[in-house]
Amino acid sequence: MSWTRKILLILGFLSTLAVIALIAVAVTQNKPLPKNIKYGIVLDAGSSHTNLYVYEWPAEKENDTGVVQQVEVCKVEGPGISGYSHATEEAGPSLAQCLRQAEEVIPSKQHQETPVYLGATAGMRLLSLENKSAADKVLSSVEKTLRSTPFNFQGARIISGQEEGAYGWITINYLLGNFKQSGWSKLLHSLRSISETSGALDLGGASTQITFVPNEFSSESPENLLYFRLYGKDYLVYTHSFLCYGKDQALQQKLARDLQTVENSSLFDPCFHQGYQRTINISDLLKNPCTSAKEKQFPFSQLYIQGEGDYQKCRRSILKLFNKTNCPYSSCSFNGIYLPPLQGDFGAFSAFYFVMNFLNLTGEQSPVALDKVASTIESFCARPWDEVKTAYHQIKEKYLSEYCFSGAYILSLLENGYEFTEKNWQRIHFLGKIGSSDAGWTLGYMLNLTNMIPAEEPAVPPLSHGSYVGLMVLCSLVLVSVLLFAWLLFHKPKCLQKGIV
Ligand SMILES: Nc1ncnc2c1ncn2[C@@H]1O[C@H](COP(=O)(O)OP(=O)(O)O)[C@@H](O)[C@H]1O
Ligand SMILES: [Ca+2]
Repeated sequence: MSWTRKILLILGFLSTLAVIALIAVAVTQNKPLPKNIKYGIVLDAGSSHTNLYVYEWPAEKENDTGVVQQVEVCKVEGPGISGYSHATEEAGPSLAQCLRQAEEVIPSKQHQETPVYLGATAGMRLLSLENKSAADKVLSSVEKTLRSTPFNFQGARIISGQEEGAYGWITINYLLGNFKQSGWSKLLHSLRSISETSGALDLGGASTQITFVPNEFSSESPENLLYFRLYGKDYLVYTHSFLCYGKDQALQQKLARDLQTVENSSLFDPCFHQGYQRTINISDLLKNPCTSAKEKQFPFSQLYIQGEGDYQKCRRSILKLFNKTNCPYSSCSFNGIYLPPLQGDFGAFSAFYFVMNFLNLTGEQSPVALDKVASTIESFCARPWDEVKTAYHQIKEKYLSEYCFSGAYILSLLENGYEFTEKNWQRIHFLGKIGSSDAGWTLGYMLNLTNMIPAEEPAVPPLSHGSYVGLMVLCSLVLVSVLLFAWLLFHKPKCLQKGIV
């Protein structure tokens, strides 16, 4: 065998070896690693009830946007924690069952490192105004229970209305992917100059929040403005939380107002269906801070409510809850609260969604026009209670009896309170979930407390690890082939020359 032939063979052998080695490296390097999942728990202690949420995310990607998702929700039995003001020590134990459920969802070896947060909203804000010591005892009770779990207790507190608004806004924009785009979608978005966020509308039982990025920045009312820097971008956000304007407290306010006008203990209420009756305790109605300013002395202790099912009259009576007479700013919503001009799309969740979803008005296929929405609620209110109860026997009577009021209240709040019009009504999207996660403040709260939304865009290498290794292999293959080809071309080994000639 000639020397050149030998060298050629050795070279061929070495190149094959190199290619095999490169492929082996590429394969082993890209073998999916066992997934390292992290968990977090947030309890949303609302005025009507408490929900426990379990979130999960891949440990190595925790600073990327959109990777955290809800894996479990558990509805705590019984009332919200503010409902335990007369049995404060029972507030904590009421959460036990949902906490056990979380222990089953999260692998036990990760219990210790899983943070658990509890945030209480407007029900507890009201209780703390009414009876501070009872509110403190309720919080101590829930803290005691949460500390006794295997999880990493991170605090139980009443969050402010501002925080509630801000975290709801962060949640929906995080889930909608509005904070950061990567790769092609980033390029596409920058070309079309879309870097908009969506506003957030949250309706609870005791408070309601409106949060959005206004078009023009004004410093008229600094307490309504928040500044965020997220993933390398600045956001100036307007937010306001109206205490006592959640749908349950709004109804209490309306009833307390109507009570002032009755001559005897009967009240005809246009916001309930015809044939519906309810008896309420006057002292209960007037004891909370949302109604306590009203006259308290009545010659009767109970109020007998009878439904009339008259939508137009109901709207007129709700309208009185919004005081539009004085505005110390360039523009207001109601009760002299600053509201900049509405801007962009809005995601409306919590009770906005529950009520509109019941009435089939979320417009999932195509947005429903405002006049159609109003006429649907009007005809629903006009249905007699007997008929409604039979048609929806599976729905809790408490919810069912109030969908007429709630529908009318939602339209009043949006149309009269915030001044949405026929035109920008179409920009309101009623959302229950985004992907697998519920729209609400809890996810934003956890993202913030675990520092999972960095102020600056994380410095990421332009190529993923897989693409990098793949590219290296490809380049090496090309290089080896070019070298081999060049060597063959210039040295023309005899064995080949023979074949050619
Ligand atoms: N399926 C449903 N249908 C109608 N209303 C609902 C439904 N589920 C929850 N709600 C209402 O949504 C509201 C949730 O408010 P919540 O979060 O408890 O209070 P807040 O946020 O004011 O502290 C309550 O008024 C509750 O009655
Ligand atoms: Ca809520």
